[in-house]
Amino acid sequence: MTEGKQEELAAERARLEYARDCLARNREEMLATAESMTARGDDPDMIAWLYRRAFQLEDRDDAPLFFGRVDGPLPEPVYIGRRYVGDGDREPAVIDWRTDMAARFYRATAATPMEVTHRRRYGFADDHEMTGFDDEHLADLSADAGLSAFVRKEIELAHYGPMRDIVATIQPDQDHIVRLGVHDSLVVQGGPGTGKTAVGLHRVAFLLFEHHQVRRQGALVVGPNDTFVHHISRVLPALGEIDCRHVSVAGLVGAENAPVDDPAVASVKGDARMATVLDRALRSAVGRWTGEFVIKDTSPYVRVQPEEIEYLAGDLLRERRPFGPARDLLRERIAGRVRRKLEIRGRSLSDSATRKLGGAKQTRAVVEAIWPVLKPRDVLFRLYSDPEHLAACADGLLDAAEQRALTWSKPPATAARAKWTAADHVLLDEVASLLDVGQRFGHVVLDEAQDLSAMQLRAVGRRCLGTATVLGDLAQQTTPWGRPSWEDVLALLELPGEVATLNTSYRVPQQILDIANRLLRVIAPDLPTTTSARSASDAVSLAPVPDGGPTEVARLLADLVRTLPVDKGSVGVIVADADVEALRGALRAEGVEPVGADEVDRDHRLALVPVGVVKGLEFDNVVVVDPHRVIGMGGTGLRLLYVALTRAISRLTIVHTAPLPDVLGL
Ligand SMILES: Nc1ncnc2c1ncn2[C@@H]1O[C@H](COP(=O)(O)OP(=O)(O)OP(=O)(O)O)[C@@H](O)[C@H]1O
Repeated sequence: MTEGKQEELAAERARLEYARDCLARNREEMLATAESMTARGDDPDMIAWLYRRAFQLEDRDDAPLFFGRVDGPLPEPVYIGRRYVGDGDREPAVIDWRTDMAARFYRATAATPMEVTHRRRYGFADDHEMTGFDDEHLADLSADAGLSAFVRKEIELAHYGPMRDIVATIQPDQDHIVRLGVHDSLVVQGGPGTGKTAVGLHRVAFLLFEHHQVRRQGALVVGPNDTFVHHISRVLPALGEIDCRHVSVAGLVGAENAPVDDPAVASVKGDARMATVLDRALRSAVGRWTGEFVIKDTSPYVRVQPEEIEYLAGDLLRERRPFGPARDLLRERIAGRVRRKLEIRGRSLSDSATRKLGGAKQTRAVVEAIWPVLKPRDVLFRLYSDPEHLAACADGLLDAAEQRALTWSKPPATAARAKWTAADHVLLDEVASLLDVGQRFGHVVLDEAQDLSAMQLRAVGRRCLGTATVLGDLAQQTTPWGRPSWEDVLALLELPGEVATLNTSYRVPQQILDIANRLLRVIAPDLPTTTSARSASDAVSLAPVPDGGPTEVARLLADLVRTLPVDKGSVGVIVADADVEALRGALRAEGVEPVGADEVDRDHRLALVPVGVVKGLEFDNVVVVDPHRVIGMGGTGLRLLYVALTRAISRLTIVHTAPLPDVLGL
């Protein structure tokens, strides 16, 4: 490093120190204000907000206070960080990456410099000590400059542990999506490693910052499974957003650890027609009043005819009121009816007398008799255990075979004893939503959306009060119930929206994509192939183990993990689900203890992952064992292989004990 650059580095380190001091002062001021407001007995909401802000302003040492700088738009350089830091004179020492000014850091190009003369990115050691910086002079930048060496290095850093934020290196195509408004929902379709997940998470952080409504109503992030949720769970907190709820699709409907149905049965349960079946089942629970209903507390007595009660109940059903609260409404409407009857006869009933009548024992008895208090499980229990009832509710919707698929051969004694499957929980959630309105969020991010059933999509959609960001790749669809198009997905979420596409992969080097794209032409010929921003001539290697078994494969893997330098990162060994246990045993015999995908660290670098749960995950080094076994897993085998091959950030090794499938073209 030249002397001049050394001096500049020292000045930048001093600037970082200064930003830290400013942050500490901002926080002290915030706390002092909160304390004096508490002493004065001011608005508790405001005080709580101040304490929360002060908490957010803690220098948590989890990330440097700024990561970039632009020169040009203002007389002084502008420093960009994960959050705003004021300098005490109401001027920013660091601006938040989500502001318009910061957008220039991400978007300025040689062709459109946006008044930026140069862009600086800082490098940091693990302890957040600034180690250097990288400058881009916009005037010198060629139009097809591609990824800067700095960004490339950042992507290729060894990955141990959960996903990191990419706030310092968001690329222009990604930034465009991050900052799109919330007028409509947005689907982001993109090939493997194009940054969909990262973009979705940064987008929700942006929306929480930019849109008061979203902040007030909160945000929800839904991922495919718990391993994935763990993988992404640090990104939003690192961006200062600590309140966003993360949940798996199963967790959303309380189906954690639930058994799974046979795919054919799950497909019926996940079909959109089930929504109508359930709706009919619930409505059919409303009975008829056949007895006498004479109010004797009034003068004259008032008789309400059974048809009138039926009419009032029918009205509530037609209005599609939530079934639970509709009960109370029915009592009120019966009382209102009595009042009108009296008025016709020239008498009156006060508001309080009408209310009293609605709550009277006699009115309650009528409502209880015709409008039952139901739990979701009661509704499903009856459908699954009473074929005649199911036939009535499914008439014209499900054929006989589909009805048989739903019917229990040995019904449990009671609904409480039933063992509900994962797909059942989605249906129970649907019934719960008909009974009453549940919690809803201002913005929902749904990842790997291509795999959700129609009923799962409905479950996500009804939690969305505003808009959603839907992320996925139709080529990576590996469930039999996944939807064929994004238009279909949006329709099931009941959200209007648009589709945006990401075409550049930042994770997967071109050499690996070349192989994956051969598969893509077979599994999704209509989708465009993905190109990579990175190329690495040593990215792919083949390791034939002719006629070998788990022992030989484990020996090879043990050698690989022992000789791989620690700075080359994690190793994900991806195998057909049925082969996991045999390989685990063989690895142990070789003295290697494999861990789960969410347990990888420097001391436990090798994760053994069934291909069925590897979606969305990534490793520096990926070893795919026996592609022919993955393909042999069934109808979606080729797609599973496509997912497996594209999990690598730096290197892919294909270990094969049998000849490689022709489709790989190797
Ligand atoms: N602009 C970027 N700067 C640094 N790293 C990036 C950038 N974009 C993506 N990455 C990294 O590339 C990897 C892939 O990103 P991500 O998981 O969001 O892609 P994806 O499109 O959801 O992939 P897939 O569909 O294969 O699961 C992540 O490690 C992410 O941090």
